[in-house]
Amino acid sequence: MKRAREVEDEYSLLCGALSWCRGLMIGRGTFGFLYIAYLKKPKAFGSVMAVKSTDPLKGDLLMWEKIVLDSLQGCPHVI
Ligand SMILES: Nc1ncnc2c1ncn2[C@@H]1O[C@H](COP(=O)(O)OP(=O)(O)OP(=O)(O)O)[C@@H](O)[C@H]1O
Repeated sequence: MKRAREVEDEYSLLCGALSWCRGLMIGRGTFGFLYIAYLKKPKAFGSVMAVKSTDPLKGDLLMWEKIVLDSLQGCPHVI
């Protein structure tokens, strides 16, 4: 049996400066699905992260969540 990181596609942004492989789904919320992901570039950060994806037709919901979370940045009651 293949491990999750061997079967997933590679994604990249910023002309390849940032790239990662998406692994198994680890959660589901109102705005999308959470996947474990393995950072390939840059190497400076930790290599495991969580990536949230959504249906392209519902992308505005994910953008809205980002706007709300950005506005809460620095709030002592949010971790
Ligand atoms: N950084 C993370 N690491 C590991 N698991 C995560 C991470 N972020 C989210 N999850 C998992 O994915 C689930 C969905 O996360 P998400 O942030 O989309 O929704 P939520 O805030 O839990 O719920 P809702 O958006 O419906 O209020 C979480 O309940 C959790 O189990």
